[in-house]
Formats: sequence, structure tokens, C-alpha cells
Amino acid sequence: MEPLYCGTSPIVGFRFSLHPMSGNFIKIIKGALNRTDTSNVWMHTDDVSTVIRGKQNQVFNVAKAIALHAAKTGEHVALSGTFSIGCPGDSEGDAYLEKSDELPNQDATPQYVSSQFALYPMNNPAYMEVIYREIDRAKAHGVFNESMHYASGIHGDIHDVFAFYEESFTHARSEEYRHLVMTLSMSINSPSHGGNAHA
Ligand SMILES: Cc1ncc(C[n+]2csc(CCO)c2C)c(N)n1
Repeated sequence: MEPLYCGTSPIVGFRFSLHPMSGNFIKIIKGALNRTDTSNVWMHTDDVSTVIRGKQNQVFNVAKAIALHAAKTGEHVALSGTFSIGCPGDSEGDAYLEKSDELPNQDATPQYVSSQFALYPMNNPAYMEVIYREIDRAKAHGVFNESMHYASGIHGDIHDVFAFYEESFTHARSEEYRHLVMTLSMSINSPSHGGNAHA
């Protein structure tokens, strides 16, 4: 029998949930999903989460736009999810790999976000070197907040933070080790940020 290798599909997936700290949560979740142009990704929403799949640049464009739409309600919103690349899995989204590189969501409104991420370079024996290199990258981007157990704190303007995440997701994998998982937990408009857009 053929062994089951991971790592042939260039499709990126992001499975995430929005958790608005508001009685208006249904409108905030549905509004953020509906106001975002998702025509360049495969998307499916269920009672727990939403998954988007497609080209890396399109997936990150949609992820940031959804977070920004939720943020613009002014409510305190949490977003948590998992990015993955390199496992063939199902091929439902594969058609979206032929989409252009034009990014449909271009809202540049500034928005402070605080987040934590963790990289899991699957099967890479040098995974700790990869992680330390990406922490250095966060420092160079000016978005590093703090070290902590099991994750690293990343904060700043949403556009800088997502630009870092996409770059890190690109560099934490290689031709040899193509399967990468990255977890993300983000807090937006938190009272802990003191009403200061750049706490
Ligand atoms: C991004 C995202 N997708 C789905 C859910 C699950 N969910 C919880 S309430 C609700 C609206 C009413 O059906 C939905 C879809 C979520 N929380 N965040």
C-alpha cells in the first residue's frame, strides 16, 4: 500500500470562531462574514466555527477583513483559529487555487489588536530553531509583545499583525517540511486595552 504522505497541496486553510462579548453576537458574527468579500476562498460556516480555504494571500486577506469588520462594531470580540497548510485532505477548495492574486478586501482602517500565536512545524526536527527565528521576525516587525508558555504575544495595528502572521506562516515551512500548523488567538476592543487604540 502507498504510504500516506502529507505535503503536496499548496492550499491554505483557516478554521476559526468569532466570540463577540455582546448580546448582539449573532449580528456581529453574521455581519462580519457577510460584509467580507469571500469570492476568492472556499468557505463553510457551522454552529461552532467557519472554515476558509484557498491561496495563502486570499485566506489571509479574508481572515483580516472578517476580524476588522467585527472590530468595527466597537464590541469586544475574540477570534481564535488554526491555520494549516500541507495536508492534501479533502479537495473541496482546490478550484480556488486558480484564483487571481488580486486581494478584494482593502479596508485600511487602523485597529489595535492583541494576540497570541503558536507555530507547529510538523515533522521538522529543527522546529525550535524555526520558532525562535519567527519570534525574532516578530521583534523586527515591531509587533512582538511578550514571551509566555505555549505561545508568543503579538500586538499592534491589525494590518501589521496580519502582515507578520502571513510572513511567518510562509517562512516557518520549507520544501522539505511543508506541513505547518499555526494557532491564533486574538482579542479586539478589550477593556483591558484601556480604550487606548495602542495599549
Ligand atoms: C466565525 C464563526 N463562525 C461560526 C460560528 C458559530 N456561530 C456561533 S453563533 C452563530 C450565529 C448564529 O447561527 C454562529 C454561526 C462562530 N462563533 N464564529
